[in-house]
Amino acid sequence: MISIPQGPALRVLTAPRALAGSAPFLAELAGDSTLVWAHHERGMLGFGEATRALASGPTRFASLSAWFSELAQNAQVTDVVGQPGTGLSAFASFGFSRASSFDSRLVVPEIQLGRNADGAWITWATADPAVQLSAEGAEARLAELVADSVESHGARATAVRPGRITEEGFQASVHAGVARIRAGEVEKIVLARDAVVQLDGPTPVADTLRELSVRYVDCWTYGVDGLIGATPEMLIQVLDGTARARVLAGTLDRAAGATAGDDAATASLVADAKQRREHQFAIDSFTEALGPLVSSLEAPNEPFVLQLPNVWHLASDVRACLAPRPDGGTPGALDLLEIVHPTAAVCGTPRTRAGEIIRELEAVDRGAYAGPVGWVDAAGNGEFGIALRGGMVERGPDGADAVRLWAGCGIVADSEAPAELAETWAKMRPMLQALGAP
Ligand SMILES: C=C(O[C@H]1C=CC=C(C(=O)O)[C@@H]1O)C(=O)O
Repeated sequence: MISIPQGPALRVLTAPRALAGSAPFLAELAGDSTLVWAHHERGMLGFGEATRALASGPTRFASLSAWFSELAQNAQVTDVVGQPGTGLSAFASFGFSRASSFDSRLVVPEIQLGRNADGAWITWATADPAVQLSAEGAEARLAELVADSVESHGARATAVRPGRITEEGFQASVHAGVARIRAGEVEKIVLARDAVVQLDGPTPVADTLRELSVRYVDCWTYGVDGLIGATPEMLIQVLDGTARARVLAGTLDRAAGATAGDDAATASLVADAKQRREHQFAIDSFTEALGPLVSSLEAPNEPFVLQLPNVWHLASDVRACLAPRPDGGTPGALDLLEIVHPTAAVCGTPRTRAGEIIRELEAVDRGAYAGPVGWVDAAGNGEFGIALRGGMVERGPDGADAVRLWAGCGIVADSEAPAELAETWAKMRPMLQALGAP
């Protein structure tokens, strides 16, 4: 299913922009509905909305990709910066499952601020034929949108409630998953659960994202229509024909490792055969999916340990040169999403059967959790993280929001339910802390 807006073609202007002193990138964030993608003081912020499209079901990737191509073909673009992310670009979030009722989406903001190693820019996109596009006009429009935005502060978390999958339900599904693995149906399966943080007011979206970006500097901070978080896992980044990914699987809670000391704990993670198996499944699923589309692919033989404030992960950075297609172009980020998603870091091995078992055992719609989240431009560049370590804002009728958090774990034949449950709490910790949960 797809919902496509009709209307005049977009006009788009991108102009260079002076960096505002040494202020952090997310200091420019304003309002609860801001669109965000940020990593190491670089990324994109979106304000207002020029257009969007929604899609769900098995064709969600293809439908939104076709919509964006048509939008780009009809758009009149003046781009004097010419970098990945400039000109026409959109923020995006996709449902994890083809069976999800979540509306996958591409959102083109009216104003976008971008920053990379070479500088900063502002992009203005509009369907209003009366608007005169200029760099000064873009700054003025940004100031209006910021002035009109509502930014919530100070709501307190009053409780953490069980989600649709309780702790007991999760442990039961881990037992069932292990039994299915031992029976030979699958080799690995990723099972997840949710928990709900109740707030006493509107979610302080911007404050939460700022805090995540300060504490979790090595993660990609994201925000798209109430889906907020900071993910350590890069599903696929496409910049000028080169694809990169940070594949994660294998986790140790830093709180649990505290007694052993950091060096001993990380050495035990690297040496742990169960964790290494979980990691290898994730690497294999990624490289096998991407293999037919690349001319070269580099994946390290040994993972490194990614140290986050809450957990250590086994991590591997993979890099590939995309092979030219018959038309001479290389596949763009949106084309690749459907091929690489879902990896064995969030689904399992083999993928199709693992997906079926997840649907059966979890029996709850994951929505956008573990789906791709990020941005894409009209040249096919884009960055998509996996929507992990985050939550979805649920508006309360009385103005008191709830934020539904999700976390999951890779299950293999020797997984144990209590340890996996503890791991889900460790993975929810960044959001629990950022929301001030008890
Ligand atoms: C599924 C999640 O994490 C994945 C990414 C890194 C490590 C994982 C693990 O060790 O189980 C998971 O595969 C999650 O955070 O909800």
